[in-house]
Amino acid sequence: MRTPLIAGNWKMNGSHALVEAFGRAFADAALPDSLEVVMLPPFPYLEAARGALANVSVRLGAQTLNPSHAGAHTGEVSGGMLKEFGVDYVLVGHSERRELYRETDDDVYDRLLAALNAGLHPILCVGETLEARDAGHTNDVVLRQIGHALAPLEPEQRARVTIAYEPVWAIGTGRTATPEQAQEVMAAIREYQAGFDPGLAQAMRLLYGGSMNAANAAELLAQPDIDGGLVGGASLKVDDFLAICHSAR
Ligand SMILES: O=C(CO)COP(=O)(O)O
Repeated sequence: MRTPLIAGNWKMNGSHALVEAFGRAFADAALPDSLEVVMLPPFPYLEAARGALANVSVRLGAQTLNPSHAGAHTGEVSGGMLKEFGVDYVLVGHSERRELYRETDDDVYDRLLAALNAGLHPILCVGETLEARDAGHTNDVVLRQIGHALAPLEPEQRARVTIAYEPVWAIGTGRTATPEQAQEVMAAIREYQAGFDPGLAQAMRLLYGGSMNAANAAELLAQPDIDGGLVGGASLKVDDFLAICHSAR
């Protein structure tokens, strides 16, 4: 069976105090072994997070990486640096990167490959805009994004990718996809994967993201094809994030 995964994407938020608060809370929380938890703070807090999480089974993630190995890329961070630091997971293709920083499907693929080559576990984010949903193009958009990123990969590489379905209209809006809406897209993603590799389709973890919170997590996570959550706003609140983690048992 697939191990549930709850990932907290802090985006450009947080502080040392918040890292410390999470460190204390996780130490007391007795998270079940059957659950994987990942914390993705901004780069400057990774060091503090590594210390605060040293004795708990929470893994570290980063929010982006540069596709190049090294070189003259002022302000950027490579996958190899993240790996050397002790990061396990990295987001690629988040809709905010696609929209605000103009990352195209090709850029997303380059980052995905760089993450895999560095030995990281990429979380590939996909999702449709409200316009696309209203026009009935949700699955087309999502499956195109996934196909563009995954089709060129070797099976062994594909097996290390987690997919996060994050409808753009649900991110930071308080408007969550209903469990049925999310499940419908997740099932389509798994079916699409099964067309390439049925075994991998069953093993691949699919996360939901978009206004997941302590109140709606259990119902979303109860859907058969939702294996976890990529949590934004609620991952900045210790009690809420822990409640979401406990919903994933
Ligand atoms: O973008 C998200 C996680 O990557 C979701 O953000 P919110 O949970 O704040 O809607």
